[in-house]
Formats: sequence, structure tokens, C-alpha cells
Amino acid sequence: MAYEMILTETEGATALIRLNRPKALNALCDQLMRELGEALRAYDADPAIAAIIITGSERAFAAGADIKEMQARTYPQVYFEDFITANWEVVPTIKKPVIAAVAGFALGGGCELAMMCDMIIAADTAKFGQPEINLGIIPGAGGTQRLTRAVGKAKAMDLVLTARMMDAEEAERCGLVARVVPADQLLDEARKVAAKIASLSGPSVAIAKESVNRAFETTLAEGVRFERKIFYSLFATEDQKEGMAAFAEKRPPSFRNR
Ligand SMILES: CC(C)(O)CC(=O)SCCNC(=O)CCNC(=O)[C@H](O)C(C)(C)COP(=O)(O)OP(=O)(O)OC[C@H]1O[C@@H](n2cnc3c(N)ncnc32)[C@H](O)[C@@H]1OP(=O)(O)O
Repeated sequence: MAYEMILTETEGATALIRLNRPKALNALCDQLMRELGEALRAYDADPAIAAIIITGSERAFAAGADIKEMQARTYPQVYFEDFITANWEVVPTIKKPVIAAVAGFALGGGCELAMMCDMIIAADTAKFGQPEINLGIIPGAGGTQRLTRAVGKAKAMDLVLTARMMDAEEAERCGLVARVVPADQLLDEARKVAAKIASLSGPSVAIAKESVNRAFETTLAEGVRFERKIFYSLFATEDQKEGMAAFAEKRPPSFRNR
């Protein structure tokens, strides 16, 4: 499929989506978000793809929603158009693992987009922040909620109320980021993680992802009940039999995603 604001490529079972508005620091305009959603849905439906990486440029993962596109919008417009909800909420609906590989600025909607992914791998150049307060608004794509769950109230308040940026090291320390790597190794690292995931059983990966995400939406008791049921369901797969047989027979498993 041809896109204007994203570039896509595949390598083995990994799909890479690169945000591609370099002059605007990958500001997330409506068209870019529409294209991103279309690409994510297409890869999610493609049986040859097992993991998806979203990345930006060296200078910016994304500097937020497109402020120039947003500035003239009125309350009735954002309300009736379902601004954000319509185009932005695709990432959390994707069943396959989505990795954000972040270098440079991940601000506002850029930080929110990264947080919608299942894992953030950051270059040592990455800078995260929710500077919407500078514009007379607040984060509107989940920032106040996902950031608070990821880093806790103290740090979330600090970032949201002061608009300050935090670097990759601080972001890793406070739990926003899974790994920090030198900038020139960012994509290699993300690809390695994606390839490892792709070598595993697709159903158990999707179910593991769903179960971890459930922790953000429910109580501990409900979450554990959910985990138990979904854990039982994996005993209905051929991959569970194969994984355990391979262990007992001291050989690598050969998963068939069923
Ligand atoms: C999703 C919601 C609901 O949560 C809302 C949001 O996301 S609101 C947006 C939040 N993000 C920001 O407020 C960050 C805005 N950008 C900046 O503060 C700076 O650009 C910077 C600190 C990231 C980088 O500064 P600098 O290196 O000095 O580069 P600039 O000259 O400022 O930028 C280069 C070029 O990119 C355009 N740009 C940058 N960010 C955006 C944006 N979010 N929307 C639209 N355009 C953006 C900037 O205007 C420059 O373009 P030109 O004016 O030179 O054409």
C-alpha cells in the first residue's frame, strides 16, 4: 500500500513503520495518524507478520499532535469529529506486539503514542514529555492516565504540570522505558526484540500481551482471575504441547501458531 506520511518495510516476520514528516518533527497530523492506523491494521491481519515496530527519525519520534492543524479547531468540532478517538486509538486494539523505538523528541501525542505501544526501547538521545500545558490544553491521547500508571503520580504531575522533558536515562529509571541503547543501535535492538518475539508461539504472545495490559484496567483480584482463565486456554493449543515436549526432549520448539 502507498502512504505519504509513513514508510513501511518488512524483514522476516517483523514490520517496521517509520513516521515520515521530518520537517515538522513528525508532528502527528490527521493524515499521518490515519495512515498509521491503516498500516497497523493491515499488519495485524497479515499472518506473515508477528511483531511491529514504530519509529521516527534521529531527531524526533514525534513532537506531538500537529499544533498548526489543531489551533483553529472549536469545541463542537473536536467533540463531534471524535478528535483523537477516531484516529489515535488504533494502537491499543492491535493484537500483535507493537514496539516503539524512540530517538529524539517524544512529546505530547508523541509520548502518548509511544505509551500506547507494548514496549518502549529508547535511544540515549530520547526526550520524553507532556508539554501540552504550555499550549493551554492538557494531554488528550491518554497521557495523564498512561504516564501516571507507568511512572507514578509524583513524576507524572512533575511532567504534566511543568512541561519539562525527561531524558532516556530518567525515563528508564522511572519505568517508562524498557531499555536504553546508544542511538546508532536503536533499530538493531528493536529488531532483535521483535525477532525474539516472532520466534515464539503467536497465541501465547498475544495472550500474554492482553493479560499484562489487563493490569492497567482492573483490580488485582479481577486481573488474576482473568490471567488464570486465559492461562488455562493456552492448554488447548498445539504450541503448548510442542513447547513442553521440546523442553522435555531437550530440543528447540517449533511453534505453528495454533
Ligand atoms: C495529542 C495531544 C492531545 O495530547 C496534544 C498534543 O500533542 S499538543 C503538542 C505537544 N507538543 C509540543 O508542544 C511540542 C511542540 N514542539 C516544540 O516544542 C519544539 O518544536 C521542539 C522542542 C520539539 C523542537 O524545537 P526546535 O528544535 O527549536 O525545532 P522547531 O523549529 O520548533 O521545530 C521544527 C519544525 O517542526 C515544527 N513542529 C514541531 N513540533 C510541532 C507540532 N507539535 N506541531 C506542528 N509543527 C511542529 C515547527 O513548527 C517547525 O516547523 P516550521 O515552523 O519551521 O515550519
